[in-house]
Amino acid sequence: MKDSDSDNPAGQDSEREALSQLRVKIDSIDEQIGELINARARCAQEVAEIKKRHSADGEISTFYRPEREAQVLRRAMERNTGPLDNEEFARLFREIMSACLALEAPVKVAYLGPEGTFTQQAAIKHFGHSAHTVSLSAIDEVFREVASGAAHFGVVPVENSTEGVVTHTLDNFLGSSVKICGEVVLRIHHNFLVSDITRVDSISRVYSHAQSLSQCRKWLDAHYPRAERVAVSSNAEAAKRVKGEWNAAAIAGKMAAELYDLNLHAESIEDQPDNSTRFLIIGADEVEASGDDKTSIVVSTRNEPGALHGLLEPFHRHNVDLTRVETRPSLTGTWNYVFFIDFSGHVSDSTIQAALSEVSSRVADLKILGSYPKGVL
Ligand SMILES: O=C(O)C(=O)C[C@]1(C(=O)O)C=C[C@@H](O)C=C1
Repeated sequence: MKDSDSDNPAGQDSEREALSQLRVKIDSIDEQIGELINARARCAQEVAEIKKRHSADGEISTFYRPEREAQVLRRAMERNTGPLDNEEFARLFREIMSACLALEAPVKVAYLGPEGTFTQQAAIKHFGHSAHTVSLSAIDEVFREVASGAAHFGVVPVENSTEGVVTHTLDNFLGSSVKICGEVVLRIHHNFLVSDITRVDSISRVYSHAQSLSQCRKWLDAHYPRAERVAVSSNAEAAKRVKGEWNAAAIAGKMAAELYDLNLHAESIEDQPDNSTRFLIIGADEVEASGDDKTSIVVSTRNEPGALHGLLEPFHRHNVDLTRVETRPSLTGTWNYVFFIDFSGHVSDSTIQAALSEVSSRVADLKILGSYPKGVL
């Protein structure tokens, strides 16, 4: 108890009274929120009944509707008047929708594991905690699991703001029929994790994924210049190794710290404060327009002068906003290239259709990887 409180028992009583009145108010609001959440869940159940009547096969795509979810989240943010910030506010709706979808049909989401990685964090950010997430050990496996129908959706990293593109993910699209049905961007915060037995003044080894070690290079140079930096297969694997080693630390995210019961010795130690990673959600079906969408295509050009210009020119003329162009070697022949192109708009838009039909007449091959809502959260 603070001195000022013991000096002023009357003030203390009135504060206690104010506190208990506020708690009565919170209880009553909680009761209303609870009733409303369940009323919402009952609506979702009715939606599911209608969907079941109109779909012969009961495919997950009839239940999970990325375009509708994006609209609900965007509307929540537009409506928000604070004091909660937009992202926090939308996150609560994300979880409510996740629970409603689980009532309709449970979704199985495969992600590049192991458990505790940023990719799992991205999967949960996108689908909410009610989705059933399954960890797989390679990007190829995530693609295969989705293509075979063993998982409804997959989550794979595609680019990092400091390290660039994840080429393995792009290459997998060349030989696969899966569609992109969403994107999620995650701010990547690295933390310096130690175990209960770590002697922090004697740390001689720091484990992490090679990318994370390089993203925290300056911090390590300043704080642990002599510690050996050991690259391992994932940040979660790094966290796992620290358990039981008194002279080692790991660089990883908070999920890994929780999973392996490690302590956050230093938080957000990344050199670039706006370090973020973009992940793609892959699935079997196309997604309807949400009103603010992106499309990804992959194109192979004929090996002739001006091919790239010819490919990009129709986008420019139709005023289509290109958000990314990535070149990768084609898997079919030496010195042949394919271009991964992202742009704003949905394949159902007439301008996009006009631009794409011109592009396809100028290239050797064009494959639409998917149109999907721009990341909301
Ligand atoms: O609107 C729908 O189609 C629903 O199924 C409802 C709902 C929701 O809870 O709002 C649930 C799951 C879908 O992914 C989208 C939205």
